[in-house]
Amino acid sequence: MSLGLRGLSVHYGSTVAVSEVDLTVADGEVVALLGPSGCGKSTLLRAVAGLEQPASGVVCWDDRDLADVPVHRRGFGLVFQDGQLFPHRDVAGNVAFGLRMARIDREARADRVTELLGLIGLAGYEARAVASLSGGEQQRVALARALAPQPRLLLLDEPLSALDRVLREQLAIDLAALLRTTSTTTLVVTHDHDEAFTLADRVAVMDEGRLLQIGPPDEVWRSPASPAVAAFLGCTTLLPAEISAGVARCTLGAVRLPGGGDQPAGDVLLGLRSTALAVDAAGELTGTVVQRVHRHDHVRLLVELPAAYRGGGLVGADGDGRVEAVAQVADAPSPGDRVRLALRAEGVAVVAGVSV
Ligand SMILES: Nc1ncnc2c1ncn2[C@@H]1O[C@H](COP(=O)(O)OP(=O)(O)OP(=O)(O)O)[C@@H](O)[C@H]1O
Repeated sequence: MSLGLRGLSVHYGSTVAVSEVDLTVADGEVVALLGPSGCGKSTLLRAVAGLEQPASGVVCWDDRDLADVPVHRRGFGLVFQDGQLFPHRDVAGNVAFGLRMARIDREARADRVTELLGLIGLAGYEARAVASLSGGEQQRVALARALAPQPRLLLLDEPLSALDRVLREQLAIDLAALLRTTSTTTLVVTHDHDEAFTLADRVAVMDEGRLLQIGPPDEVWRSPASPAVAAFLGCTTLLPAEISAGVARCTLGAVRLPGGGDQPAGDVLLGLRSTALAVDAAGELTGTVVQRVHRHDHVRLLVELPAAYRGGGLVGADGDGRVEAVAQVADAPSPGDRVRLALRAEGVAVVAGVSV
C-alpha cells in the first residue's frame, strides 16, 4: 500500500517542470512537498493523480506502474486550494458524491456522511447549502468529500492557502489529526514551512523540479542538506563554525546545538534564521539597535555590530555588519540602545554535507 515515484520527469514543451524525482510514500504516511513557487510541486502531484503524463520515469502503486490507469481508476482523492464544491448540492450531497459514484447504498452513505462530518467538526451540517459556509468550513467539506470513499492515497494541493493565517494554522492542526485518525496515506503540496512541518511525517524540499532533501521535519529543519535548502527554510545568514563537544562556535558567539552530543566535531556551515540571535544580558556580542518592529508575540530588531564585523561577507548577505535579532515584547530595546546578543539553538541550523 505505498506510492513510488522512480526517476519521474514531467516536461511542458521545453520547460522541465519535474526532473528525475525518486520518492516513496509509505502506507499511512503523510509526506509534504515543500518548495518555492514554480518549483514543480503541483506538476508532480498532478502526475501522481494521472493528470499529467511523465516524460520519463514511472508512478507506481505497490510497485505496479500506473501509466495505463486513468485518473478515475487510481483510487486517489484530490483536494485543491479552492475545494471546488458542487454549488447546487448541500453539504451531505457533496460529501456523499464519491459514495454515490461507488454505488454505496443510501443508508450506508448517510452513516458515512454523519461520521465524516463528525470527524471534520461539522456535525449536523448535512442540509446546509455550501454557499452559506465560511471558507474554512468549505475546505473541511472538500476534505470530507475526498476522504469519504476511503481513497488509498489523498493528494492535497495547497489545501489551506486560500484561508487567513489564524484559520490556516488551526485547520493545519485539525487536518494533521484527521489524517492520523483515518491513517490516510497523503501527499500534500505547500509552499508554507509551518504547514508542511505541522502536517508531515516527512518533508520533501523541491527546487527547480528536483528533490533536494527528504526527511523528518526536525531533521530537515535542523540539518538542511545544502545552502539552497537552508536559504529556503529561512536561514538568512550562513557562517563558518566549529563544533566541539556539541557546541558550535562562530564569529557571532557560541551555541549548544540540540542533540549536541550527536554532532560530530569539526568545521561546518551554520545557518542562522532571523530568530537565531536574541537580546540576552549574558550575550557575548554587543551592538546598537537601528530598527524595531513589533510582531505578534515578540519584537524583531535590526542591530548594528561593531566595525570589526563589517565586510568580509561574514555577517548577512551583504556584509553590512547588521544582524536580525529578537527581543521579548515586555523589555524590548529602542533604536539607539546598546544591547547584548546571544545565539539561540532554535534559530540555528547546521548545513549538512558542507565542509568549510
Ligand atoms: N500547463 C502548463 N503549461 C506550461 N508550463 C507549465 C504548466 N503548468 C506549469 N508549468 C510550468 O512548470 C513549472 C512548474 O510549475 P508548478 O505549477 O508545478 O510549480 P509549483 O511549485 O506548484 O508552483 P506554485 O506553488 O506557484 O503553484 C513552472 O515553470 C510553470 O511555469
